Parts: sequence; structure tokens; C-alpha cells
Amino acid sequence: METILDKIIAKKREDIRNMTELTINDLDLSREKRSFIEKLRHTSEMAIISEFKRASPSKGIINANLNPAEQGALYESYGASAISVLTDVYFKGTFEDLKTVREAVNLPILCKDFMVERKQISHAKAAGADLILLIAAVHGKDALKELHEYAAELGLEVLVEIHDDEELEKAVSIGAELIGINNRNLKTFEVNLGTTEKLGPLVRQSGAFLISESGMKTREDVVRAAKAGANGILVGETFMSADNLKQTFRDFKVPLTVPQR
Ligand SMILES: O=P(O)(O)OC[C@@H](O)[C@@H](O)c1c[nH]c2ccccc12
Repeated sequence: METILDKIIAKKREDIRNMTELTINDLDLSREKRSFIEKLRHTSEMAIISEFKRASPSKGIINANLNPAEQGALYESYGASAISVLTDVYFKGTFEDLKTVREAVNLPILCKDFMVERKQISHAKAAGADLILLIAAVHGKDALKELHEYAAELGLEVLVEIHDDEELEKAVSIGAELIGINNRNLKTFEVNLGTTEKLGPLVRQSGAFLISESGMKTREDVVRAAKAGANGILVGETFMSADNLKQTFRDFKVPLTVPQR
């Protein structure tokens, strides 16, 4: 049966058919580097990657009124370690949003998209990304490795997203330094924080840094992720729809439970 992820990927392949190829010469590889992994090495608090997410396929519109530059600046002032910007159409995001946010803040920027080809990674770099997401469920091991290496050549850090043991194995085998456990199953959109609890200790055993992604609503949720070994969390909806964003950030600031390394 066709899953939601299959549908998104099919549409993505179609959308990028006419995307131009950028060569290394078109890219500014000397741009100031904003490393997220470096930040993770030097912190005693759970890192927060806050996401600019107007809409999603599962929720529809989350918040269409926010301005990316303003929201990015708020995230930075409340203590985010990095900002994730959705650039996919199903989430009503664009590369323009990413550019706008990067110019408005001094934090590392994660390009949140469904990468299936190298040229998307070049465009992410051109738009100002410091990190990209690669979803292990979308690729075989060789393709994942190839895209991972290409990103590194462009000076990009990579968050490799997994949801089960098989994907974990893939991520570890390509030497991923930063692994995200998505608590949301992209095939069904069900959310279960138990996913981080189940796979988190295994990720940390591999030596990779761990981000727990999706479904964080309360401080208790963040504490659960910390106990499972997370070095950080990735939060979209709760921040995009918060009545009191400052307070929500305060609630989500949690000390690391499992030591950094
Ligand atoms: O809005 P949430 O539940 O806090 O989730 C944020 C983020 O984890 C989610 O947007 C996400 C995780 N992995 C993805 C892959 C593609 C698109 C979106 C995502």
C-alpha cells in the first residue's frame, strides 16, 4: 500500500525534475560555518532545535501568520541551539524561508526537506543551510552514504533520521555523527515517544549524538527524551502554536541526563 511518505517522495521527484544543477563553483564554500555538532560537544543542557513549520500533511495549517524572520529571532532569543526550516511544499515551506531565517539569526540552520538527489543538497547549501536532514527510510544504504558524503563535501552537517532498528543500522553503518529518532512514523503519522526510549540507548552506544524529534508537548516529554539519552530535541508544532513561547522554552530547558560522551 502507498504510504504518506511514498506520496511525498513521489511528488518530490516530480517537483525537482526541472531543478537546475548547481556546481561547486556556484556555491560559496567559504561562508561562515555555524556548526551544530560543535555546540553539542560543549553543553550541559539539552539542545533545542526549534522549527519553522507553517503546516504539515497530518495537521494541516499550524500557523500561517508567523513571519519567518521574527519567529527565528524569537527562537534565538529564547535559547534555541539551531533552527530547522521546512522547505517542502507539503509543509508550505520554501528555500526563501530558509534564507530569510538565516539572515535574521546567528544560529545553525537545518534545511528540513525530503532529499532524494544531490542537486537538492546543493540548493540547500546555496540557500544558507548549515545542516541537512537525510531520512534513512527513503534510501538504501549506498544512496544514503553517497548523499551523506556529498553533504560533507559541501561543508554541511547531516542529521540522519531513523524510526526503527533497520534504519538505525543503516545510519550507524555510514558513520552518522548525528542521528535523529523521529517519534512520528512518517508512514502512518502516529507519534510515540517510546520510539526514542527504545532506540535512544542504542544510538548513544554507537557514539553518535542523538536528537529526539517530534511530538514534544510538555516538559515531561523532554525529560523522557533526556532519560533515553537524547542530546537534544526537535520541536515544531508546540512552538509554532504556543500562546506563551518564552514560557514554553523555559519549560523545555532540561539538563542532560546521559553525559555528553
Ligand atoms: O511538529 P513536531 O511534532 O514538534 O515535529 C517537528 C519535527 O520533528 C517534524 O517536523 C519532522 C521530523 N522529521 C521530519 C521529516 C520531514 C518533515 C518533518 C519532519
